[in-house]
Amino acid sequence: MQALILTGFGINCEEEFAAAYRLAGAEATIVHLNQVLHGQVSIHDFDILNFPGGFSFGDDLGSGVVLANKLRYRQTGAGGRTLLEDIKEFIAAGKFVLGICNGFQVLVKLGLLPNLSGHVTPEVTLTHNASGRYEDRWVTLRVNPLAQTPFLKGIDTLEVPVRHGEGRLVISDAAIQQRIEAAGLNCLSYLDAAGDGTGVYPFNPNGAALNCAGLTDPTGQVFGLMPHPEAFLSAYNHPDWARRRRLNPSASEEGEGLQIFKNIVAHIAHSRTAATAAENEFATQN
Ligand SMILES: NC(=O)CC[C@H](N)C(=O)O
Repeated sequence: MQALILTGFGINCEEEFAAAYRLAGAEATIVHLNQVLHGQVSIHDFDILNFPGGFSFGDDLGSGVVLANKLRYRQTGAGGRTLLEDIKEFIAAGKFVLGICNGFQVLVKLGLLPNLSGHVTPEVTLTHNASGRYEDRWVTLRVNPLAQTPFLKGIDTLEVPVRHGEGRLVISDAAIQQRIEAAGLNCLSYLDAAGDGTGVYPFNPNGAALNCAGLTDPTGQVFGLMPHPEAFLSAYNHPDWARRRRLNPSASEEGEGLQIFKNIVAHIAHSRTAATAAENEFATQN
C-alpha cells in the first residue's frame, strides 16, 4: 500500500501525514510537488494521493488557489498534459485522494470537491473564518450517516484540532447545497457541547455552511476536511488526555484521527484481496 504525500511551496504537515499512514500500515513517500510536475514521479505508482495542510504559496490569492491552478494549468511535460488530467485518471482507476486543511482548500478550489457535475469545476468555496481571525482550537465532529466514503467507515464522532484562517465553507447556489445534502457529501459536521450540529462559535470555528467540516465527492474516493486528523495519532496528543484516561483507563492509546487512515488502508487491502480471489476463481474455472 503506497501513499504519496505532496510537499513544497509552504506545505507544512507532510511529516504528520506520513506518520499517520505508517502507523496505519502503509508505506508513505513524501515528494516535492515539482518532482511530480516535472514528470520524475508518477502518481499512478501510488494508491492514495495526499494534499497536506500548510500555507502553500503563502495563501496568496486565497488559500489553495495557486496550487489548484498549478494542477489545472501547469504542463507536466511534452504534449501539454496537466497533473489534473493524471488525477482524473487516478480517480477513474478507483484510487483515493485525501486533502487536509490547505489540501482540502486545494481540492475545493480545483473543483475535485464536491464535483457534483463530474467536470471538476469549482461549485462551492472556502473563505475567511466568520470570526475574522485564524482559529487554533479543538473541535468535535460527527460523521453524516449518509456519507459513503470508506475513509469514515464506522466512525460516529471524533475530536480533532483545527488551525486555519480560511475554513468557512460557502455554498452560494441553493440547488448545489440541496444536492450536497441529499447525497450526504457534507460528510462531517461541527458539534456543540450537547452533541448537536452547530453554527455557533467557537464550536463551529469558522461559520461554515451546513456546519460542514469536510466534503466527499459522489464516489467517496475524494475526501477533504478542514480539521487535522493526522495531528491526533496518539491519545497523548489530546490537550485533555490525562482526564480522559482517568475517566476511561482502558481506552486505546491511539488518537481518534488515526482511524481515518486505518480505514482507507484496510479498505484498499480488502479490495485487493477480493480482486485476487476473483482472479483465482476465474483461473480455476477456465
Ligand atoms: N493548517 C492549514 O493548512 C492552514 C490552511 C490555510 N493556510 C489557512 O490558514 O486557512
